[in-house]
Amino acid sequence: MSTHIGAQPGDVAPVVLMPGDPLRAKWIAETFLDDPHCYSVVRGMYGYTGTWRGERVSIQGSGMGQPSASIYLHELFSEYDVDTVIRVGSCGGLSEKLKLRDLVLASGACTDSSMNRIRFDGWDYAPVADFGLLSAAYDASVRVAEEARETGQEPGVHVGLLFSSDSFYHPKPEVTARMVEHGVLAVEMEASAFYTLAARFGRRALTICTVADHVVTGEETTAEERQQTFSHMVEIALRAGLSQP
Ligand SMILES: O=P(O)(O)O[C@H]1O[C@H](CO)[C@@H](O)[C@H]1O
Ligand SMILES: O=c1cc[nH]c(=O)[nH]1
Repeated sequence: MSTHIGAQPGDVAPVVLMPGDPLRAKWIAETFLDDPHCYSVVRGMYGYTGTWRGERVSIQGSGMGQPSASIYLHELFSEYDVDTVIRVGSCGGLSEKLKLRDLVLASGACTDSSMNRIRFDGWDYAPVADFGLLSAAYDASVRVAEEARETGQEPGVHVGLLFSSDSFYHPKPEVTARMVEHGVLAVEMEASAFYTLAARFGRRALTICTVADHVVTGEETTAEERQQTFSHMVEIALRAGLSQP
C-alpha cells in the first residue's frame, strides 16, 4: 500500500474516476459498477475497483482542495501506474450562461492556489485537459443529453474554464468576479491540480463538474436533483475514460 491508499499494486485500474466526496465514490461504485471491490478505506477516503461494460475501472475519493487531491493523484500515478484520471465533481456556477444541473467539461483551470506558484517559482502555468479525453467526453455528453431528453432531464453542456479556488468561502469575492469577467464559467477546488500533476507524470486528466449551486443567483439543487445529474456526469466520464460510445 502507499501512504494514503490501502491497495496492493494491481488493485487499482488504469482508469480512475475521482469525486471529491468519498461517499460519492461509494455511490458511483455501487450504482454503476459490476462486482465492485473496496480496496481502500484509509482515512475514510474510499477506493473501489469493478467493471463497467466489461472493462476494469476504479473510483477513488480525492477529498476537498488541491493539497488533498494532489496526495491521491501523486500516489495513483507514482505507485499504481494509473494512466487516466477523470474528476467527477460539483461546482458553483459563476457565468449567467450556466443553469443548475448543467455540466462543465473543463478545458482548463485558473487558480488562486499557491501550489503552482511554488512549483513554478512564481511564473504562470496553464493547466489544461487532455484533448483526447475532452473530445471523447464532449461526444459522450451529446449522446447522454439526447438520451436524457426523453425524460425531460437533458443537461446543458459547456466547455470552458473553471476557477480552482483554495477557498470555498472566498475572502475576496472581487477575485471571483474578475475571473468571470475573463470568461471563467464556474468555481470548484481541484481541477488545476489534476491537470498540473497529470502533465508532470505524462498521464491523462479531465475534470467534469455538475453545477450544484449558482454563486451569483444563490440557487441550489436538492439532494435528489444532484443525484440525477451526477448520473449524467458519471456516464459521460465512464464512456470517455473507457473509450466506449
Ligand atoms: O463535490 P466535490 O467533488 O467535492 O467538489 C466540490 O465540492 C467541494 C466543496 O464543497 C470541493 O471539493 C469542490 O471542488
Ligand atoms: O467549490 C465549490 C463547489 C460547489 N459550489 C461552490 O460554490 N464551490
